[in-house]
Amino acid sequence: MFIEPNLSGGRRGWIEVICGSMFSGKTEELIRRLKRARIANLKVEIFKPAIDVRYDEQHIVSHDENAIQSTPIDNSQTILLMASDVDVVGIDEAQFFDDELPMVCDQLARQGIRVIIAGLDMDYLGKPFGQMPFLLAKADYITKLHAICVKCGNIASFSYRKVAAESQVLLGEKESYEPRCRTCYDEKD
Ligand SMILES: Nc1ncnc2c1ncn2[C@@H]1O[C@H](COP(=O)(O)OP(=O)(O)O)[C@@H](O)[C@H]1O
Ligand SMILES: Cc1cn([C@H]2C[C@H](O)[C@@H](COP(=O)(O)O)O2)c(=O)[nH]c1=O
Ligand SMILES: [Zn+2]
Repeated sequence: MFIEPNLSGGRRGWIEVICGSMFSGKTEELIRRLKRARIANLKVEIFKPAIDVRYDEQHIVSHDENAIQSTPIDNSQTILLMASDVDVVGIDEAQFFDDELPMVCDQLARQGIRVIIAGLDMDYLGKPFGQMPFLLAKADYITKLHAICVKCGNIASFSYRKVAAESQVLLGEKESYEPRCRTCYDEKD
């Protein structure tokens, strides 16, 4: 379990990244950390990419329907404009953001803001997804979560795509994806 290094004492910025496959609990962990920050009376702003409207336009929602209010944005630079006076910034589905996101997160941390990012480390092909490798390189703290392989019950690191679509971005849930361990992912059936 991640324990905050410094919840309320002074303004010291850093970057946390929560990564893993689909269904590994990234959104639940992000919501947990953000709710604890609010309990500590910190000012929190939460962002998600505007394209991700799977469950709700204004909320981040986990697969178990845990939810927290968020602002959908098209461009990562918007975060700099909207978060200048906050203590904590949360960002979900970071893999969908533009190339400026690592620089934006760096700048926020330099301003003394705690930045908590959740995103898929790998796409359905097992390739690094979007800006996630760069965010992982810049992170002060990394949490890699795992789902349960739906085929064998082992720990899953891969998001297996069940439908015939080749574009990297394909929004979806259980109808389109399932978490798998390396062995079951490689079986491809
Ligand atoms: N195969 C699975 N392995 C683990 N959790 C699963 C699985 N299928 C459904 N879940 C549910 O998904 C929840 C995690 O959802 P969420 O935080 O939205 O994950 P993520 O953001 O990583 O996709 C778990 O608490 C669990 O209830
Ligand atoms: C593997 C993979 C996933 N996606 C999409 C599918 C979902 O809409 C999100 C991931 O959501 P989660 O909170 O991590 O469950 O990303 C995609 O577009 N391309 C992929 O390769
Ligand atoms: Zn397996």
